[in-house]
Amino acid sequence: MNSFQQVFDRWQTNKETFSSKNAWLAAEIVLATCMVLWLYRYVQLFQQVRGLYTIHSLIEVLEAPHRTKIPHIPVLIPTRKYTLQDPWKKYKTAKSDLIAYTQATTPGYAVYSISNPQVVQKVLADVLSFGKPVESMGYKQLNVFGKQLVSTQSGPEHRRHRSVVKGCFSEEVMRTVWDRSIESLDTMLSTEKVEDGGVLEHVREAMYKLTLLVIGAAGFGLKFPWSIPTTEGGSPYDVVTFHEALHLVEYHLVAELLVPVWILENFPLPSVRRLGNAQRSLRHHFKTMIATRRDALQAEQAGLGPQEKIKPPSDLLGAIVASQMDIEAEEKARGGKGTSKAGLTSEEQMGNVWIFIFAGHETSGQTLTFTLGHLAMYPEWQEKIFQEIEEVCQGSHPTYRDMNNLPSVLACVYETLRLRDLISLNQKLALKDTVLPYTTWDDLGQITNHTHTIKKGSHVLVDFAASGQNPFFYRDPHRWDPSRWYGEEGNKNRSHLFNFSAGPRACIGRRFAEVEMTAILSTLIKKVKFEPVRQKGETDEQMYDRMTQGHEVFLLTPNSFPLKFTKRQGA
Ligand code: HEM
Repeated sequence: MNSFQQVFDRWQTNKETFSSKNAWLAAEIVLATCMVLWLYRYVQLFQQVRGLYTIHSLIEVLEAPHRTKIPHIPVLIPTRKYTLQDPWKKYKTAKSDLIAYTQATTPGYAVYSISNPQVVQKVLADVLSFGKPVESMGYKQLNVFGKQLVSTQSGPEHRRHRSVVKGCFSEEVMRTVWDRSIESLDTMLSTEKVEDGGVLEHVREAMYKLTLLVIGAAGFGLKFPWSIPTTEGGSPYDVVTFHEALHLVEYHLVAELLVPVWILENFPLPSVRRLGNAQRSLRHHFKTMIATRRDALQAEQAGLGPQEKIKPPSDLLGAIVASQMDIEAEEKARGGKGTSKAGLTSEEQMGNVWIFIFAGHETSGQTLTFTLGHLAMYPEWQEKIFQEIEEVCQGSHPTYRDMNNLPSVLACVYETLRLRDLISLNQKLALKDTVLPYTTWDDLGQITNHTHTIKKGSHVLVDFAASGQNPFFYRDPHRWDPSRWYGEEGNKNRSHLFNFSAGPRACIGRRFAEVEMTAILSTLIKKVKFEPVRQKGETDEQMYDRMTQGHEVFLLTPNSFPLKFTKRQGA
């Protein structure tokens, strides 16, 4: 019996050793296969970008929303080579307007960036060849409240979302945008007590609030207060007010978008728990807004005859909610069968409410701040705008009807966007193999034209910022000079103005932003002159940088600075 037991035990030990050896062997084979596959794909990637100036990196840098936090590790992660502070620098080094990037962590596809305005135009127009990499982190993170227009794929999905809101940008609505912008500016001047002159301390924060007031009033029928009260404490069960929740989510956007809400809500630090609370609260507020608007629309419909339909709402919230009601009515008429291809789901409604509030004020708030910073450093342009207003409005305040006769305001805005593009890079996905033209040049500036085949699945970064500073298209490109937006030169430059993107995926809010910014800047300049407030011991150059530079957060964000206002005579 004993000897039988011994034989059995030895067999058992051998079996275990044998099976654990086998497990190791299997793991080694899997690992080796993965390595070979990775190497094979990586070599293929190198072949794809052959002939182009290429920047190699161990990990994804250029497309990462947190790129400014990634450390520079020479050779392995050359973060500094990607800097957006001087967007043209890398193309200047490459002597090429097309650059390739390989990333060891994503050997499956090559990344390219383009900075030739003519090629940019071609890529933006061709949605059959270039879609959106909607699965990338950059776009996915915007879906924090649900899928929305910006992150839809080009084609039927994009058209479905866009058709819901396209009626909200009519001329009639633009007149409202102008009026709400003036009212909001007046609120800012009186609450900050600078209408008769004085110092507006935090211009960037003031511009964010101002543009939030405008999109809130013009798009959502919301009246935000200028002073945002804060509720103390960090209980995850408190519902903070709408504007406070929005304020918190926006000011901590990267954390809100990258860290799941349940982690935020259960984090040991109360300040972090508060961010989770804000996101949950915002969701609650969006739901309430949608439900309240729906009740109002349903009540309106109930007051009409059976064959009558309510007028399509022209505000964004109304349009988003009504689209869902139309679908339900359509499905009811069909006996509740089938799913409609139009309208938005409940999640998509929330996603779109969020994106229109977010994209509808961050972008113009930042652009206004950058423009005010530049105008403070170039008082002659404030004077030019003022003289234009005096000539056109004959001493009165500008109105929406005057907008087309005040070209200097938008010239200053376009020039600021050209040098300080907040979006900077626009990601595209090659949907098929496509040939891209590009140019290289030698030390004497002699240009040679080439083409390169971009393989299906590659990412193409449309470098709006570098394209706006391409010296082959813009004279003295680093100089802030709004005069380049007049006459023939202006027409040519306007055809290459990509800061609002172009083609079918162009910014739907461009006119909204232009009307809002013209109303605010022209009315402000009619009332006051403004100048920078010099810090102790600061040189002219340091002050210029402080007033006009920004840093990259999620978007290129301007520095915050104070402005000294002096009331104009008779204003
Ligand atoms: C200075 C102000 C603005 C700038 C520079 C700007 C820029 C842009 C850019 C570059 C895009 C393309 C993004 C992409 O393809 O991923 C875009 C799209 C978009 N923008 Fe704006 N924008 C501004 C103001 C606004 C405003 C005021 C609104 C809303 C009222 C808005 C709403 C949107 C939406 C919804 C899209 C997605 C459009 C689509 O894909 O069909 N934007 N914007």
